[in-house]
Amino acid sequence: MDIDTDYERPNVETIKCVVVGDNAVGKTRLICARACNATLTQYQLLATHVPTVWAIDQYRVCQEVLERSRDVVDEVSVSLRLWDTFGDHHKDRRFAYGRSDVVVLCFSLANPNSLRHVRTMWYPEIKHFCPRTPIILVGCQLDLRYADLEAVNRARRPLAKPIKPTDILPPERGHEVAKELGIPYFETSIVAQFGVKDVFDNAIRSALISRRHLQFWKSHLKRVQRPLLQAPFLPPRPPRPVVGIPDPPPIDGEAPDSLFCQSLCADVLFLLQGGATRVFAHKVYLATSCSKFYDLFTLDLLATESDWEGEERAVSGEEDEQSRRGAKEQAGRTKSLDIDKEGEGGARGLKRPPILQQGSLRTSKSDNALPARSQCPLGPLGAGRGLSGWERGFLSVYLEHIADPETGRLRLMTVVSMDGLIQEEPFQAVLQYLYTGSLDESRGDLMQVATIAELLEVFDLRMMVANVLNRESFMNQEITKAFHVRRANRIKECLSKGTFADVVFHLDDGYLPAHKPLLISSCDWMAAMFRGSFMESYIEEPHPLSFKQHSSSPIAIFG
Ligand SMILES: Nc1nc2c(ncn2[C@@H]2O[C@H](COP(=O)(O)OP(=O)(O)OP(=O)(O)O)[C@@H](O)[C@H]2O)c(=O)[nH]1
Repeated sequence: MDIDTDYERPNVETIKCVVVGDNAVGKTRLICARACNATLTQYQLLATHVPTVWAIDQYRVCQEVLERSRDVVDEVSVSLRLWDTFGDHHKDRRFAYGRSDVVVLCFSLANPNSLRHVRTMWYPEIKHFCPRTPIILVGCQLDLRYADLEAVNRARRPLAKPIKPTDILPPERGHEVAKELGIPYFETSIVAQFGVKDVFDNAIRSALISRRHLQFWKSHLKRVQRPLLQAPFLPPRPPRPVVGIPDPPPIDGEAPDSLFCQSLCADVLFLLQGGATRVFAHKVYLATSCSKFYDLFTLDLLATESDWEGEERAVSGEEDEQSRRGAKEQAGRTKSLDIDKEGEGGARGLKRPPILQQGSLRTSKSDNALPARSQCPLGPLGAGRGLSGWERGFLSVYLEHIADPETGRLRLMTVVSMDGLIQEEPFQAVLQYLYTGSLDESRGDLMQVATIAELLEVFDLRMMVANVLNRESFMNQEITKAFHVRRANRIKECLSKGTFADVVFHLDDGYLPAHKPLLISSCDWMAAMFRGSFMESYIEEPHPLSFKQHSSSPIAIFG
């Protein structure tokens, strides 16, 4: 079958559809999509534009194109002849407009100028050459409205002008112009294969309605509808959001090591040398490896003076008994420590900064008196007490909001002020033992470490030092093993009672108190949650005066 026979077939309406619009708005691609069923790869579409005109001769030479020109719209058989044109404003398109049945006027949805030219140039030109021909307005390249423009621009480089987000036209802009000109409006995308049929079916309808006015005797045109509204475009699904859980910083060595002397989730601050040195720590590690710290952190800082005195009497009774036992226990070891006393601090006659020596700190017994509550440092929150009569080495304890050095946020901490003679480095060595159960045996200040260990009644550590000095370090492994067993049991006890809990998990069937330092040092997920940017890492703690065990700790809610 050739082109002429279509014209001769009864009841087949041949429609000449002229496609016009600015350069590179997508006219040829739109025509090819309809006439040749051309589908293009993203690469072909993004390739630099070469001005083209689709040849009308295709209907004569290509059987497939001719077949595809035939269609049935509203029960009317039609043969659609598409005429491509140059986008160049100055070229003469008179030959194309002649005897046209409908004009498809295109602009690009990524090019506001092309829409402006619809009003200023194309519409007047069409009205000049074919005043009675119906017009359809088409916004091409709809996919660019939802595309990743950076990726598109990268692919179109270097010759094409980059598309800016502000270039993308919303549907309202096209509708406004169409309304103003009194013509139907459609949007298309060749990439998304959207709207091609809508455009040409409705172009055919416009042409047939216009023809029905002139050829009123053609009864088969009766059922032709006016152009229909286009169904909205369903944008492609956005890519799944990338949920980035920050990687916790690598944990070096044994788990509690990673928190040793770190301020992350710290709840105790030790002030050494009159506050010149600050050391952060975690109650749960200290209290489960040292009963002195357990006693300290379970003191009621809000107790009245009379409560306090009664408590103190009870404590001193117990203390007498303990010191008698302790003295016995240590008798065997004290000798070994004394042997080396000279070697450590024994450079007689040399002027040295005051350092801690055994017996250089006041004892509770020698002071034999507690300061009046009014004289004690209660801290800015009014919750605290003096400790100079409580135990050697300690001056005071109180609650205060301290700026977390990691986050800068204020956190409620227990501040423990230590005797000025306690030096930072040996004190840290003792804390390290309380976190890890191990001792750096090559330290030069082992005697000071032993003295602080004795002060804090960490007799195992004192024994470790003695073993090193007696060249019996091999025995220390057993001490470390026993340390871990003992601490594991105490941690279990704290977990079951919720002692020192600083977070509460709200579960379906109740609340579960827990300890951030323990969670962080044994689970990467918990570490990410409490040290990262999640809200759990900075939920504000309530007023300190309502602070009782875990009842007022921040709550982590798990759904
Ligand atoms: N993303 C996208 N690009 C398109 C679409 N249609 C056309 N293009 C691209 O737009 C550029 C111009 O397309 P053409 O169809 O050649 O434009 P034209 O209006 O015929 O241009 P002239 O021949 O110069 O008048 C080409 O690089 C096409 O690949 C579309 O629907 N989506």
